[in-house]
Amino acid sequence: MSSAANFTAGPHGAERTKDQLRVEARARRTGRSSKARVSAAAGIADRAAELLEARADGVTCVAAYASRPAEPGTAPLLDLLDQRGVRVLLPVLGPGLARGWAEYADADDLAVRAPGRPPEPSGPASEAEALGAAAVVFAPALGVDDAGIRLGQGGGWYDRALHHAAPDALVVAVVFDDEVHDDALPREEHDVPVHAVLTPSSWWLVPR
Ligand SMILES: Nc1nc2c(c(=O)[nH]1)N(C=O)[C@@H](CNc1ccc(C(=O)N[C@@H](CCC(=O)O)C(=O)O)cc1)CN2
Ligand SMILES: Nc1ncnc2c1ncn2[C@@H]1O[C@H](COP(=O)(O)OP(=O)(O)OP(=O)(O)O)[C@@H](O)[C@H]1O
Repeated sequence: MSSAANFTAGPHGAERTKDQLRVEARARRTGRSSKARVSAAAGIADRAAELLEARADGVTCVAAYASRPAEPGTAPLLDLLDQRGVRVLLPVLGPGLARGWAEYADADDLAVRAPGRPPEPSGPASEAEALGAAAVVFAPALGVDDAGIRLGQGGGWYDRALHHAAPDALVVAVVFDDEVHDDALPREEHDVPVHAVLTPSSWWLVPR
């Protein structure tokens, strides 16, 4: 039975199920070797380049994330975008985890600015609305299903942030290959489905 088939218990039931899935995903991530992480990061950049080439309009601004060690690595992707002159917005957490964005400058500029937070650029942060400039939004996820439902870290940060994406932006969940779920993930009212999925070996549009 799929994990969503018995999802009738309302938000509390859904939270529990999502939490179990997060625990499993984090355990798989922790067990991945550094060699596998490096290779996955290279695949992410290569697949992203394919995705960007498939966009009819030239992409001049994207949003991405500065990966933590166990996440699908974005260092080669950020490098590639930078080399192509693409403006890259990265999440910056303001007070109370407020959603802001700052421009990627280079790898050396990224640093963990506060314990427990992802690396961030040093430059000035814009407000949540700045996301509207991005034609493609590469969103971190712990899992994604066939319908584009994304399992995030559980803070609701991206679900809230994505309300400010441009209506025609392509929102892409970035996951490892073993995080694509055949069974439906638990879905809640606030979950914003993604339009595409990117893994180290492949990328595809979610059928609508
Ligand atoms: N690389 C990356 N960046 C990302 C995300 C992500 O999943 N990956 N996010 C996806 O949503 C957002 C950040 N989400 C966060 C949500 C909560 C806390 C948080 O509660 N931090 C605590 C310390 C926690 C600890 O010590 O373990 C704090 O700041 O007090 C941090 C980041 C935006 N940037
Ligand atoms: N648009 C929203 N407005 C208010 N609360 C929200 C919104 N989106 C999510 N939340 C709250 O955030 C919490 C976490 O949501 P959820 O479990 O879907 O996070 P997630 O998608 O895994 O995390 P993230 O979006 O940070 O990657 C939930 O308790 C939910 O109530």
